[in-house]
Amino acid sequence: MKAIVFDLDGTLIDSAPDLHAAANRMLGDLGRPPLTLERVAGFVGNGVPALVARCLDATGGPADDFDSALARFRKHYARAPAQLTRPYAGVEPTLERLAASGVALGICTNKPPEFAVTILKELGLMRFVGALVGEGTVPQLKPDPAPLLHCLDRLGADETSALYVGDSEIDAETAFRAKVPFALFSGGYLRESVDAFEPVYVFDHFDDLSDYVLQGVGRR
Ligand SMILES: O=C(O)COP(=O)(O)O
Ligand SMILES: [Mg+2]
Repeated sequence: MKAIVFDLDGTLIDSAPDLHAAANRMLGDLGRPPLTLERVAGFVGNGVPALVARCLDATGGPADDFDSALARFRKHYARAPAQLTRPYAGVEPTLERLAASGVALGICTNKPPEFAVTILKELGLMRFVGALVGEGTVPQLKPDPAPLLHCLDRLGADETSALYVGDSEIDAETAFRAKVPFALFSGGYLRESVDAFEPVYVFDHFDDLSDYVLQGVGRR
């Protein structure tokens, strides 16, 4: 395998606590009630505008001025994107092991790249990343296959020599449409079954992923 591309939120990092904090600050600014962490975690994956729209829908309906609500969220999140956010167990040694084996590593997320890069640097993970595609890198967001295909292109790989690793039905659909094999991390923010997209591998700890990729353990 030449390249592995990872989703970010809910896959490499448990970012919901900082997203939750920023969401509740935005809701507070608008005089709305706060939401629970679980609720906000369930809104992650389709990008920041979708997250903000879902938070508004859950607290009384659309805002009079959506753009200003979105700007408030972005401002609050930019102040503390990695305060409570942590990599999932085993992520760093797994990336280390895969990189040392010569596998090119990339990130394909619906998160804005500036947030993604800040967080990855703060958590010491940016050194593994050969290409990062986020909101605005290409015009489309996942589940359109274009961001993933662009990321593979930048890593010098294609759909025949890569794996996409994600936590949600959005990632599974993205991989399916790009014709890239998909591995599901089941410890993230999954909302719906991904069985229809036929993941080639399902894992709940990152140590298992490197065994699968490098030694074929668990390969069907
Ligand atoms: O919804 C987001 O902002 C990003 O989520 P993702 O990293 O899982 O693509
Ligand atoms: Mg995700």
